[in-house]
Amino acid sequence: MTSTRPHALDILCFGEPMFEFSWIEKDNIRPGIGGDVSNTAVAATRAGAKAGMLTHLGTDGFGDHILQLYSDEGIDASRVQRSEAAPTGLYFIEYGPNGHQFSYRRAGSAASQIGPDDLDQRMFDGVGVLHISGITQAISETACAASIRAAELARKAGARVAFDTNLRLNLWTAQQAVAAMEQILPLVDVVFPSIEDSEALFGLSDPEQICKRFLSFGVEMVVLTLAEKGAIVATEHGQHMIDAFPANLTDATGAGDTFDGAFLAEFSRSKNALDAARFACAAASLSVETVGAVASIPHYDAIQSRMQKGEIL
Ligand SMILES: Nc1ncnc2c1ncn2[C@@H]1O[C@H](COP(=O)(O)OP(=O)(O)O)[C@@H](O)[C@H]1O
Ligand SMILES: O=C(O)C(=O)C[C@H](O)[C@H](O)COP(=O)(O)O
Repeated sequence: MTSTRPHALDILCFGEPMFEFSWIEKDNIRPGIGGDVSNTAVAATRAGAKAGMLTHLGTDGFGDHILQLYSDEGIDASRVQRSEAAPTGLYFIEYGPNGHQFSYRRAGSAASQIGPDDLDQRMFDGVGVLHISGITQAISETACAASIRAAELARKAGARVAFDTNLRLNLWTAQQAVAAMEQILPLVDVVFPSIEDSEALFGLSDPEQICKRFLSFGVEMVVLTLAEKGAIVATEHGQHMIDAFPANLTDATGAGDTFDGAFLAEFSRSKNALDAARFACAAASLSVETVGAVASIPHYDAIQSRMQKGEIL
């Protein structure tokens, strides 16, 4: 007998969405919505998967706009709670010669107050992949403990666990991040590090060494992103390079989040990691061509079109 699950999801993203203010130029600050795993939920949905968010938001207007985004995008928000006691997190993006810089107003936010007791086994019923990040761990000690609990409950429910290292040195130190990662990686199936994060975390810049280091934690698959060079998929059986698609670089905010969402969407469908990485490189190449995190996340048809043409549209 088969059972119908109430909220069957390909991908459940756990972390903090934030309301975004983007400094475009004087007198032009553009509102938006960001937060790494929230961007990943949008990317996975636009890439054709059924995705959901697990988080807490304040009862403020910022939280209303985030929920409106989830409703507009078709993202499952049945695991999003509103908190009377704490606000929704905010952040400000400025663009300079070295790319984008983030300033946060998120200490004490509703999402950062999530702890292990806020999670229960039923939240993971029918979930294919739980996606968490280093930012989910960094926002507070309780959220860090909740990340471990979420990974344990997800595995118990038969889900896979994905993790993006997303190191943010304005939230914690590299040493703190390594200590927290060492706890979660043994529960992780797919890890998404970047070259930049790997250098800061482990002092490693050689892709082969980085992949080996992450595999040594017992992770089944490493998907290392290499910015304009593409990505490497590594398992204990070997490493495969996937080239980036050429792109007109405008703003790389959210490229990694888009990559993760597109990868997980395609991997959920095809179960083929190399196809998923190629699809994700196509999606991420589109995302770097437009300013903003969410506005730049492409839909399935645009990703397919870039894959077929392999060129700038
Ligand atoms: N200039 C670029 N041209 C084409 N694709 C890019 C470019 N920059 C990033 N990408 C794509 O985005 C992915 C993630 O970028 P990366 O900078 O490695 O991650 P993060 O945003 O997490 O730092 C890369 O694997 C690549 O597919
Ligand atoms: O820093 C945080 O806490 C955020 O979540 C803000 C951003 O929305 C993502 O970080 C963008 O991530 P990238 O894909 O690495 O550009």
